[in-house]
Amino acid sequence: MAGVVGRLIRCWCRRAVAGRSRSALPSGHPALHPGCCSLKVPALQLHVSKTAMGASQKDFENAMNQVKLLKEDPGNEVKLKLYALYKQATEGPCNTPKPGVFDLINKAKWEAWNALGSLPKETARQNYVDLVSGLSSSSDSSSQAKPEADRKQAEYETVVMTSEDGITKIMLNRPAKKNALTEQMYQEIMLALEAASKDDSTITVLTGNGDYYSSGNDLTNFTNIPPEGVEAKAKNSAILLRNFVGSFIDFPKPLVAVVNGPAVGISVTVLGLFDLVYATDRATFHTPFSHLGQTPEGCSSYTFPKIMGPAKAAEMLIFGKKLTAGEAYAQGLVTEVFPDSTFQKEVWTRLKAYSKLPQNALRISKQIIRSQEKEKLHAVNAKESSILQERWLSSECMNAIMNFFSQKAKL
Ligand SMILES: CCCC/C=C/CC(=O)SCCNC(=O)CCNC(=O)[C@H](O)C(C)(C)COP(=O)(O)OP(=O)(O)OC[C@H]1O[C@@H](n2cnc3c(N)ncnc32)[C@H](O)[C@@H]1OP(=O)(O)O
Repeated sequence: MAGVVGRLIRCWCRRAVAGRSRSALPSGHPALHPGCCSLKVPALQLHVSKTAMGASQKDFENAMNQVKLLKEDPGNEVKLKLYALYKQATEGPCNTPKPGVFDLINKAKWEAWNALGSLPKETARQNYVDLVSGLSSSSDSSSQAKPEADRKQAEYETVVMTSEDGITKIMLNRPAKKNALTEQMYQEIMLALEAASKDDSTITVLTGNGDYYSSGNDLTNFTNIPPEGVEAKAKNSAILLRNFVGSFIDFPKPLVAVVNGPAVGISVTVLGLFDLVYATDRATFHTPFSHLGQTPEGCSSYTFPKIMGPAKAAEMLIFGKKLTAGEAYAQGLVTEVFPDSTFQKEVWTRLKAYSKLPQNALRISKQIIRSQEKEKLHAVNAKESSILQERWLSSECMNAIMNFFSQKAKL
């Protein structure tokens, strides 16, 4: 049936463009040129609120023009999504009777629009702009060489970002250094998250290459002191930390951690900002802040007591107790633990199924949950970052870092 509908949608698009069935398209709806996905967008009299939350009318119109420039047909599912978001943004919730069972193409269109429910016009407009932006960027990148089945979305040095099956995967790629996070890596992860938030994927995954998920902050970050001195270094690091954690707080799509091995420090604390945490039974979870003369970050001073209760949170964050995967699961930090032998296969089968769920429903559900305490999380992040700025100047912290490099002390 899907194949039939797919062929009909292609046919609808061609007929619509040829103008033979303008009636198949509501007035003002963009149409598709045959053979490619350029949309012929008639002059639109959009009466869209000027007080746009998110995308403005201009953004919306630009997005429609952008669709005309796409080099590849985005596929029927995406075209139906574009149609539905266009209708929701311009007319609001679906307001027409459901077409008859044999009127397949209009029924598919009606269902796509109706699935958006009471999504506000402004949100539909924003989602339309985001979807087109993702299509445009992947259309541009797809005009370059396609290296392999996975579409590499951008070239980074410390992470590998790929997108396939509705999933954008960001993989930490410094296995020789246990995926310790350098300043460049923080920046590249933020860039990758920004790109993932705008592409056409449904969910985003963060994982590690090699035997470690991540050993947390790269302690060499504290050794390259700029000419302005240690105070400036501490200040810049606090800004970097606040921006890095902020990108997890604000990430709009379902975010999944695939913890492929031991995790240390900030790679553990930001897990409280993910929507799912799947771990191999080889993983451990260690936040040795006091050992390092430091203090909690990643909003963990707020999220961990919420997740696991104040006593268990204190044992991790204050006293540095390392958890096994089973203990992290029992304390609510990990969603599910898998045997290492079947971890990747089980997790990716599960995630591919999740990525087929209605994209807007997933995204809106995530945003409803996160919106309850986004302001609180940003306030906690700011507080934790400013306290760490002071801690990094302390002798306790400097001694701990020197001990690590003098190989006196490993965690
Ligand atoms: C600006 C934002 C700041 C945000 C602040 C966040 C706070 C934190 O994240 S605190 C946590 C910091 N992390 C650590 O303290 C871990 C330090 N590493 C270790 O204790 C051990 O390496 C570890 C137990 C993780 C693994 O031990 P081994 O299995 O024995 O491996 P190696 O120690 O031989 O590691 C291989 C190689 O990688 C280097 N390495 C590992 N982790 C780090 C790290 N965090 N920073 C810098 N370098 C790291 C290690 O030195 C080895 O290097 P080579 O000797 O050159 O091979």
